Amino acid sequence: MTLHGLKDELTPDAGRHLLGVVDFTTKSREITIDSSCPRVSVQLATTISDGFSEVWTTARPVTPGRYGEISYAADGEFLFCAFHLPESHTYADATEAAYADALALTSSLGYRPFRIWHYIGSLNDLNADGLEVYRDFCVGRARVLERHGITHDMPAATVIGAHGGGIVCYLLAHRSGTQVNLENPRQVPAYHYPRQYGPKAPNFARATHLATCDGAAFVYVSGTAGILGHATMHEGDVAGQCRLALDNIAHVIGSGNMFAHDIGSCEGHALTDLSTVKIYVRHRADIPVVREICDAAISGTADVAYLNADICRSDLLVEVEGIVAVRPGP
Ligand SMILES: C=C(O[C@@H]1C=C(C(=O)O)C=C[C@H]1O)C(=O)O
Repeated sequence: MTLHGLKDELTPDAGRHLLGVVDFTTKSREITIDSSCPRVSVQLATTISDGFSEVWTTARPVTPGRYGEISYAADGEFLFCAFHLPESHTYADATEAAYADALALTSSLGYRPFRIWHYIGSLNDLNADGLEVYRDFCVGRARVLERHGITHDMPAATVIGAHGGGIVCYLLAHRSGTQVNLENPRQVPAYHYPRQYGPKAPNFARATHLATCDGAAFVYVSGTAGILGHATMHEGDVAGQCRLALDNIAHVIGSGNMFAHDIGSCEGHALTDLSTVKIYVRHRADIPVVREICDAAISGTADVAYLNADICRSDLLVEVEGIVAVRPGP
């Protein structure tokens, strides 16, 4: 995956094929699907020049398709799929239905999800029933997962506020890789969060390690914030939360955690190994301080994007996600 400046037409490098494109833009658009792959837009840029595209490519030819409201493309080993739910007074029912379709699509084609992103308008506002929109979304997600008997061992995920309404969700799935979902011993697994954070706990892992059939390996790190146990730390202190979020990631990808999860080589990684990073900052004015801390911790050659966005708890000021390319693929 790479981050590019926004362009109408994207041409993959020689020998590569587009699997999915996500534009971070100033306007939300419906998902399009042309002869190559789905193109998704997330309203999260403040100016056109802030915008960028997250581009997923593969070495194999890709076949695009539609399944109900879901757009997808697959290459026989990897699948990218996406859906958009329109702005609504409540989201639990629509989330449940769309997630059920996404799970039906992936399992009927023989793929297993390993990384999921959700961008949700008015994330911290109350819905028509007085429930926070994020918690409302979690209810819908939990219902469908419970029906499928999935109460833990979900892949890495991100839920972040979008500037426009509705929900945009996209995910990646694989067919024959070896997937290990990782927790962080310093944090309560999200699916065990107590009820004070909402009627249904969120369901995601802190990271997912994927070793692919062609010898590549990646760690996909979930959106990570300044949380220890289940509690938000450093309230009101964006620098403290940012340092803790980075520290949490360092623990998740470090050798101790790889060993604890019995990952083949037990090879550990450091923050400087992150090759692609998205950093979400609640208050635009805090971006410079967050940038200073992250620039000092992350490699200067990493692709890094800063986005001004709401985060799933109103006391969280910053969140960081990223990818470690342990062994980049062919
Ligand atoms: C920041 C946290 O959670 C956020 C919410 C997620 C979800 O609900 O899927 C996933 C990662 C983060 O974007 C956290 O609870 O640590």
